[in-house]
Amino acid sequence: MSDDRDLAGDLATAAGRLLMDIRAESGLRGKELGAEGDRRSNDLLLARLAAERPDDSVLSEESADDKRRLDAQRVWIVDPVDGTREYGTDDHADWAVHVALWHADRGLIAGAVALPALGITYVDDSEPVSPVTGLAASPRGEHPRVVVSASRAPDFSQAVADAVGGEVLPMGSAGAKAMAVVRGEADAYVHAGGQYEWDSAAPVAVAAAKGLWCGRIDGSELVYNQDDTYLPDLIICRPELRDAILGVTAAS
Ligand SMILES: Nc1ncnc2c1ncn2[C@@H]1O[C@H](COP(=O)(O)O)[C@@H](OP(=O)(O)O)[C@H]1O
Ligand SMILES: [Mg+2]
Repeated sequence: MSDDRDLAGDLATAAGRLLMDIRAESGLRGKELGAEGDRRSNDLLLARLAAERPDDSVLSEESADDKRRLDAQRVWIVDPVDGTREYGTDDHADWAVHVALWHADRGLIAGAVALPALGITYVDDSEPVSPVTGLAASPRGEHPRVVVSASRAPDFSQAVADAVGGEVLPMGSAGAKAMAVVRGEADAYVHAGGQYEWDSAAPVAVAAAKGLWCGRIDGSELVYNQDDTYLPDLIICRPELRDAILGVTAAS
């Protein structure tokens, strides 16, 4: 039986390849492509989890919520396509597949984020990330970059950037933004106003393992496998930026 982290990585990569094939071959675009990709990626993830981890529960954006997960010891939290809007749009690489594993006593214990259009899958180990061509136009300069949603940026985005002496960079997908911080292309990801557990679980598992600070905008911990899966805000940042960012977000 493979290690949970290896399985998370394999599943995210396999779903990502499927999504690339669907995007290349289906002729679909926009919402139709998003819906097809969501459905088929979800089917792949559920089938493989059922085969390889039959005793575990699953929480997926694209499946009915089976509340037996609330009594489970182990819950896979998956987002078959994160950044669905960008997946449906040509020339966008800022979309992802998220696979995380939550444990009742230990919280997030494994996670993988695939960025299929870049051909990379990040997993929650402490190995340094090699510099590869990423999502932002140029590497980090002297000014920290704060990545935010391209469609629903928080009101405090510019205030956060000002607090760290940096600039705002819009990008799609929670996973893609979090991995931009992991790669060092950006320095912080801030979000508020709405999101669900599957949007952040795998990105946070990976980012935390790479030494980044992850938490809510009031400074509290991100808590997963709750009855209500709405988890509307988060910060993922280099640890030295945490206090300056919280100084803005906690007051908002
Ligand atoms: N205000 C909001 N309410 C609910 N979900 C939100 C949201 N803002 C962002 N999200 C979700 O968070 C993910 C990343 O968003 P963004 O690309 O805007 O940063 C997307 O997931 P999905 O693509 O899986 O739906 C998006 O739907
Ligand atoms: Mg999502």
